[in-house]
Amino acid sequence: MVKNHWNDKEDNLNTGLEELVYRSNLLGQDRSVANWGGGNTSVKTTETDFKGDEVEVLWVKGSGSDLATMQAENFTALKLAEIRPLIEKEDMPDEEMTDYLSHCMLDRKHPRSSIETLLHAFLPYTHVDHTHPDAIISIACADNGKEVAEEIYGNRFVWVPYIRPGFKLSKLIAEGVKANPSAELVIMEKHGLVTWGDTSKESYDRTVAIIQEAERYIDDKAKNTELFGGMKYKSLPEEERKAVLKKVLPVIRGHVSEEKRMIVTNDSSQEVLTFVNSRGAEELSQIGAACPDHLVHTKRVPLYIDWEPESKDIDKLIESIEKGISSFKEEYIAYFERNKSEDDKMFEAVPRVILIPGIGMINTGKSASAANISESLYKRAVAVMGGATTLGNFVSLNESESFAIEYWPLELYKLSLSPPEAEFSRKVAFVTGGAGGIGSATCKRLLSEGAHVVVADINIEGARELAEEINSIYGANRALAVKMDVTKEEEVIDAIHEVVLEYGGVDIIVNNAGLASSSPFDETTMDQWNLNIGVLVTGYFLVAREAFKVMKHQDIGGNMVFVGSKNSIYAGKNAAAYSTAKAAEVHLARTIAADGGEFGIRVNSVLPDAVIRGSKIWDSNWKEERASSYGIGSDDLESHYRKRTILNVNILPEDIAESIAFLASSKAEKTTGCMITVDGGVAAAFTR
Ligand SMILES: NC(=O)C1=CN([C@@H]2O[C@H](COP(=O)(O)OP(=O)(O)OC[C@H]3O[C@@H](n4cnc5c(N)ncnc54)[C@H](O)[C@@H]3O)[C@@H](O)[C@H]2O)C=CC1
Ligand SMILES: CC(=O)C(C)=O
Repeated sequence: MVKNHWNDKEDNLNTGLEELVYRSNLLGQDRSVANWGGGNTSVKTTETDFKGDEVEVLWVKGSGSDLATMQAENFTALKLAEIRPLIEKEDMPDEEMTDYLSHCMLDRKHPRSSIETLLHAFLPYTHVDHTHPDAIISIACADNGKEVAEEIYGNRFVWVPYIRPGFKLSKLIAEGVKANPSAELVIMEKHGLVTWGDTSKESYDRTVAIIQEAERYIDDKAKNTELFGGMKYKSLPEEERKAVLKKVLPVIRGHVSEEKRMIVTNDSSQEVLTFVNSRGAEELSQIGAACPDHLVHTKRVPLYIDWEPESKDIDKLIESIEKGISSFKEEYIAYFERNKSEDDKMFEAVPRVILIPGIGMINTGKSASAANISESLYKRAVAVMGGATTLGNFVSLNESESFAIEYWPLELYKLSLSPPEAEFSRKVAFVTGGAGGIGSATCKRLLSEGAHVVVADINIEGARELAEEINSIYGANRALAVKMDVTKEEEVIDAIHEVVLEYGGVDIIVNNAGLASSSPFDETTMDQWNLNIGVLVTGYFLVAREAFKVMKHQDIGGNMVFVGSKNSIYAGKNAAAYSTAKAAEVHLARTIAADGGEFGIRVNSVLPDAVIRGSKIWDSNWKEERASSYGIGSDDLESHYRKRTILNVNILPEDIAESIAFLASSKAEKTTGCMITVDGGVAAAFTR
């Protein structure tokens, strides 16, 4: 049941914009009230314009923001005196409307106002809320919705038939409300709710109370109905579900990434499982979107895979997924061709939502957060279908109504506000030793060009710290911390699986975890030898092998960069174990390059030298041992290394990260099996 979260302590909020922000955030924080990015709110106030005159304005949500998180700067103030006369018009095309509204702005620095601005402007109330509550949309999307609304609200509601948002809908709402003096709410068929109040609190209280009335009615009816026609399948136990996902997610990722790579996430919440396992899911899921605001993120229909989970037949599941994605593509292209206008450009013809009985829901998107939005919106659709089928039959926008929303220039404008895609957008980079000096610089470098990064390290605290820092800057789910000792086969297998479960697969491996030991050759112990070979050779082999398997299953190529060392080709004194391991490492990279070519997997190495700043290797005995082998003090090492380079420079972790980024990028797409030195120029270590 939706709760009223209004806190009376907030009553001392300034009236106007401040209380609008507070109310909007309260409405948005409950996703069963307001969809991600959907809904809009407003307040009418008096402000001073640039001439110093007092003018009546409408503060309304700016396009592209989300009620849950929006702040004052996400609202737009428009001069009402210039907008109100528009109601006399018969119609107003979208472009003319947005152009007109842009001239009514109190301040040109404000964002473009919501598509639904006129709905707020034409209603004669100080505070107006337009939301998409599950319970109300259940009524709005039931074939008997109007009768149900009459039973619940009597004469307190206005029912507006489905019409795409814009001038006409706003006018219809205003006229409907004017014609019914008892109206407290408007139900927009197949769309949402409009409520209002004289104060911000009154508007919020009404919105919540009206939703609760609908919820109580639906709950009462639900006592006598079997949700979604009852259960057909049982969910697989958690471990089995994960085992299936590990196998199928890379295949799905490959198939949905043929045009543009997708991040693939999965969800097995109880509400989703109840739906996918039901008798009704297959048919219901193909009826259409539960709200126009979902369409851009979920597409009109999901891909439903008919699979019998108890059979545990994964090969059959993979076959059905492959066939399913391929027919989804064909149908999507046909839908686009049937409905397109001259300037429309087709989006990726791949499902954003895939439903699998026993397993749950799989979502795709250009980023983990985009996939999460489609997940969050489809959960709303599940709730709406549950409510609508409890009341009657679920109905949705028809094909042309759906297309008109999906390819509506005003919806596309919202999408255009997202940052442009960069070199590593849509890609997942797995950086071993990610918590260390070179590793963390590499994570940050790849992130700066759009990658999702996995900070994989034996030092999980360090990895978590970095992942948290990244997510606080770039937004949730851009980084994942994974604990893994590269020398332990099971841990490597589990770490790669964890990445598959998080993002659907992997595109870039940076094999970088490391340590170094130094000792005269005849004093080199078995422990030292095994440690260097274990981490730098066996560890790199295991990570590369497990990633290679995933890359092969994805079948969209891949990229590996090994962090070698000057010692990979230069036989430094007192470093037999380390240098031998580093030499083996780069040769391993070349052998994988030879094997990977046919699958589009490129493998290259970067050979640094003396990266003292930021490196934990140089906090260890290695520093003293190296200094003593050169007969100098450890504080003199940085200048010693600088002077021995041809370019007279010190090497920083960021320098190595830059070369790694280059080799992993499309700029190096025709390079494999190669080594790049990043050592300031050391003649003895020239590659040849
Ligand atoms: N710093 C330097 O001067 C040079 C470094 N390199 C190579 O660069 C790589 C990174 O080194 P730095 O960033 O300087 O060192 P670092 O010590 O700062 O980072 C290495 C990271 O690897 C992790 N690690 C160690 N053993 C592991 C294991 N068994 N499993 C998983 N993670 C493990 C550590 O926890 C650490 O976070 C290493 O492979 C090193 O050999 C190569 C040439 C020069
Ligand atoms: C740690 C290392 O590889 C060197 C050469 O500095």
